[in-house]
Amino acid sequence: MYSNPMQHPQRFNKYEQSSPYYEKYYKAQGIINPEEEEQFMKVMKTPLPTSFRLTKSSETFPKVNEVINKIISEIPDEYRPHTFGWCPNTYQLEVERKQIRKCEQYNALHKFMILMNESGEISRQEVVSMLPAILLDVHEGSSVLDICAAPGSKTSQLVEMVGPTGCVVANDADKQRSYLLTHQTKRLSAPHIVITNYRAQELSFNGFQFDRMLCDVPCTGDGTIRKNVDARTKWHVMNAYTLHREQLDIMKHVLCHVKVGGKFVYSTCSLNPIEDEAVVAELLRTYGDSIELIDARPLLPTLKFSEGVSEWKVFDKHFTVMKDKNDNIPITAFPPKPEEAAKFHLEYTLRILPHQQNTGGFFTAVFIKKGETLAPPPKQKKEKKYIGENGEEVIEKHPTKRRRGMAPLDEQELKPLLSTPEGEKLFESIKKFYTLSDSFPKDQLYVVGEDCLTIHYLSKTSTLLAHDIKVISGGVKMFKRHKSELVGAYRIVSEGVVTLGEYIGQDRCIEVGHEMFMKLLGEDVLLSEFKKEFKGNGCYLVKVVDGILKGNCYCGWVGRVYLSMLINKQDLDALRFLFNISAPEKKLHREIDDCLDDDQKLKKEENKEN
Ligand SMILES: C[S@@+](CC[C@H](N)C(=O)[O-])C[C@H]1O[C@@H](n2cnc3c(N)ncnc32)[C@H](O)[C@@H]1O
Repeated sequence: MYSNPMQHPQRFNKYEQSSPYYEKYYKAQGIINPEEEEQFMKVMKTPLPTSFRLTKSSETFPKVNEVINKIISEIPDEYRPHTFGWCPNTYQLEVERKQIRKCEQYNALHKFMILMNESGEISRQEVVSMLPAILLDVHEGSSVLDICAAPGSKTSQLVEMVGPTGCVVANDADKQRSYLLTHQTKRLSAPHIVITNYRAQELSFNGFQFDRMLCDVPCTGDGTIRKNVDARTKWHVMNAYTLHREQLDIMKHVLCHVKVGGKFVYSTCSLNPIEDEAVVAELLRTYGDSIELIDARPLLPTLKFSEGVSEWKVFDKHFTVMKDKNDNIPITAFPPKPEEAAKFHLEYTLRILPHQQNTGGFFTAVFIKKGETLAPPPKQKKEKKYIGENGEEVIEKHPTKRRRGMAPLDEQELKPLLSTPEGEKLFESIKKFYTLSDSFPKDQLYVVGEDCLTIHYLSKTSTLLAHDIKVISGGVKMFKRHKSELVGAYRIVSEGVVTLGEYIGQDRCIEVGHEMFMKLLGEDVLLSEFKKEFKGNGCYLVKVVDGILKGNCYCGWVGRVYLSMLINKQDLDALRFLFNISAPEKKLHREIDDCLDDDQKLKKEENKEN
């Protein structure tokens, strides 16, 4: 172990590898101030610092904030993480992620980061990647469409910003990555997220239009080369043209999903004007007065950036400057004509260069929609006609070509619980068991498939959308069926516990003080220690009534003798760390993973108590 990882002699070697064309290209483009060129090239060859964002919407945030402040105050000045004025609740350490554990000054912080990341109390996210969501001007209650969302760092920000009265539809064309999205956002226990798996060009919401749309489109990613060395070594001048076409195709198909007066942000982690200003210019050219580019420069006064450019060079594969389109270079890749440039104001867009505040590279443009826009007509599928066995004309439609590396789409439909044959009866039995109040919004309960194994809860706005679209997942899981039906057919899932807290009756709610909750985090507690008459065994909601966690709700399990917390391992480890509670030597009931799919384990525990 060495005390200052920034001084390690070996650490920059792999970053020295470079595509000679990458440097030549960016020197030629004029997007970097010539006086800063050397600094830019130098910083691009150093690893990316580490940053993370606190989940402010978490119920545990006040404690997390208290603990991180204490940890940071104990780190020597020269190592201390710093914040950015424009980026709330975010910290950056001037050291690459892999080096943190090797630096003794970061021991406590490292442990904090691991545990809090697993439980969703923090998100590891690159600072510049937080920009689009911040610039999108999202409000509580907004409906937001995130068209290229996986793996979901920006989606998580948006979910926090709109809160449970809003809705975020997070979409990605890649199925595997959509599941990553589910994993990432599950940690937020948000009833207002719906995850879909469509090509953005094929999304349809039956006329529903969103307040905001984030378009963080696929790109060459050459602004990320500080963490993704491949993006540098495999860099090729022609890659940007392929992405440029896809970016425009996506954008032209999705503008119709934003309502008039709504805003959308276009962003890439590429520094290349072909993927950035050229796309913005073509959108302005195509949609005229229906969209307007907002001047983003004054929006975040403490952000360091370079304004967008109206001139750039278009190279062919031999690195010759081109004056006109050819088969490989679309006309839309060229800079706007002077009269267009005067109208477009591409200087309103922001390019963040890595040396400006020791970050990755990024580009972003903010728009407002002023009038309706039409999506391009669907492409005609090729048809093959031939004469069939009986002399009839057969038309064979060729399936759309799938993008390489993309899994076939297999979505599922979310259906209102009440629309299923047993739905009403099932809800009544859950309502009775958990003594839910009459105001419980039962029409916001949804199921996947006919078996009603898991019941989801969706925010009101999400339900407006969830009809008629196929989803990967939606809302939070609130109830899950026990196989045993020993004690209530459905148990509470911790994701849904926050919402449920509002509606659950006294019979199934146990109120505990801070001290008792701390005790429950360390051990099962005898039922006789509670001044409560328990209405049978099974799942209960445990509500903390004082202290820093006041009002927070958790899942508990009442057996014959003990009350045990049903908190998943990641959350339990995080809570124990925050409150400095050492894990008991004996494995406790509550450490069985929250999923409790395995009812055998539960029964075994119950039998043990009996
Ligand atoms: C730059 S990444 C998005 C990063 C994401 N916004 C985040 O903050 O974590 C681009 C994403 O677009 C997806 N993608 C590529 N082509 C797409 C298309 N035609 N429609 C929708 N998503 C697409 C890719 O699978 C990839 O996950």
